[in-house]
Amino acid sequence: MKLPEALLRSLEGLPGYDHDAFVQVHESGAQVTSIRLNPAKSQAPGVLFQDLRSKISDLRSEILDPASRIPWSRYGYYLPERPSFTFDPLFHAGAYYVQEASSMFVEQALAQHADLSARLRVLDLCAAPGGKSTHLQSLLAPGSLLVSNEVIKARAGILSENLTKWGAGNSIVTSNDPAHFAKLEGFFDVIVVDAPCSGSGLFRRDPDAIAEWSPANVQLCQGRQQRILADVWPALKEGGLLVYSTCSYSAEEDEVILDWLTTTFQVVPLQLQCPDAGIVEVRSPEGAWGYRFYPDKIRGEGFFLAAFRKLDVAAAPRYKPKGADLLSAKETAPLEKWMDTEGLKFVRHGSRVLALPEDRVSDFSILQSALYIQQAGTAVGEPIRDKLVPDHALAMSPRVGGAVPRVELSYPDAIRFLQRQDFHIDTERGWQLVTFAGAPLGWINALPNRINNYYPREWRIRAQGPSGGTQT
Ligand SMILES: C[S@@+](CC[C@H](N)C(=O)[O-])C[C@H]1O[C@@H](n2cnc3c(N)ncnc32)[C@H](O)[C@@H]1O
Repeated sequence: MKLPEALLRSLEGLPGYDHDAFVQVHESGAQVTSIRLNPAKSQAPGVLFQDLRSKISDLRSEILDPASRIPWSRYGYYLPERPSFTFDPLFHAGAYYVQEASSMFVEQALAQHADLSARLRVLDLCAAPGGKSTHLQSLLAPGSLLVSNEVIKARAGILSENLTKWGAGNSIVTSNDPAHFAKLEGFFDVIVVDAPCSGSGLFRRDPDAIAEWSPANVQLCQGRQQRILADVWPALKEGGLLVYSTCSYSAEEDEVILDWLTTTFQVVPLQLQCPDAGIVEVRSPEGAWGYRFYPDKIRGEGFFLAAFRKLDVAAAPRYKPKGADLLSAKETAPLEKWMDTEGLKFVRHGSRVLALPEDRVSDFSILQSALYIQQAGTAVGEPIRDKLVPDHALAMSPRVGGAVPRVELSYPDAIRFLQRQDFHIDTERGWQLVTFAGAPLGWINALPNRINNYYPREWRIRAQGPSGGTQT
């Protein structure tokens, strides 16, 4: 692997940069694999991985070793090697997310500087594919709202998919330009900007990206980062928390941005306690704190993060809520056999019914007036006369009803289900939730002579397993 000379030269003298160790760790080709568990779906890692271990040989018992925990995340674990996630049904069930370890440091900014026991409104502005969003969702108190935004429409789909699998019923996915958030003055308690960047932090994992790096692109990214921050700034409330991060080593996208923020807006830079001595704390010339991750110093890839408290007084809100089309109590009653409806309100959105936390319906109305909403709450399904065609999101929700009929699948049948193939099992007729190791995978409708597979076509496993889809 040949790192760009101009990059190496530009890093000389930066805090924590050690040229030889940095080059060596890139040349070694060593890879780090890590996952983050979904606390809504796996109460304890032991439960999840005991099940996994008995069913799949890929994930080894070392997972429960304390040394496999990521020091800066409650739910993060290193894996001894990279298993075939595609052929693990629990991956598709949203029991865990495969995520680069360093980026889980976002948890420390929230744990140390936001009140996670309060019901917060949080915006993840640059959210696809959803690593930070699924993480934030696990950290927030019930009743909080997470808005996950991705401006590039083609990438918003994978974001929705990952949040649906995560069972995130308090999240709204939008696909808007950062400037569209300006109308929502003072709306959010926390804004996370995981900015598009020149990406040098991921070179070890993705050497092909090296060819796209150039000093000119670093400059271009810097301009874009400033624009994004300036555009979204009004939407943060006074006293709110801004978290800024990149996967670039370049000071132009890191410390220089912190100084620009510090001199452009009224902010208090926030210091973080670091749970690992390998994380490098930096202080920018204007006094902002930043945290650098180098792969030769910690087990993870290159990453940079900083946090600020906003002091500017937010202007008066300019939004006008659009009324939501709520279901009546009579229309809601039949849904009780499908899900735990406590504390939820049901809204018609096109042909589907969405479940939203009741205190968040007015937020939904406000957001609808300002933004393009791609997905909101939990899609329950499509009511057809007095029946419901359940949505896949309902199967993925931790609120799916305990009395809904369930059928546990063998490993080969679980893979066939996820490939959207036909399979045969003896079961009662009607809608059934199919599970693997107890975790719901989706819906089947058992008819007298066949089983209809309702796994979403666009999410199906396309690859054949190492033994024709029947890996055991
Ligand atoms: C570093 S990635 C985000 C990764 C994501 N936060 C995660 O943890 O999975 C940056 C994202 O910003 C989006 N993006 C690109 N240009 C943008 C712009 N001008 N404004 C806002 N977001 C942009 C990219 O499409 C990309 O999804």
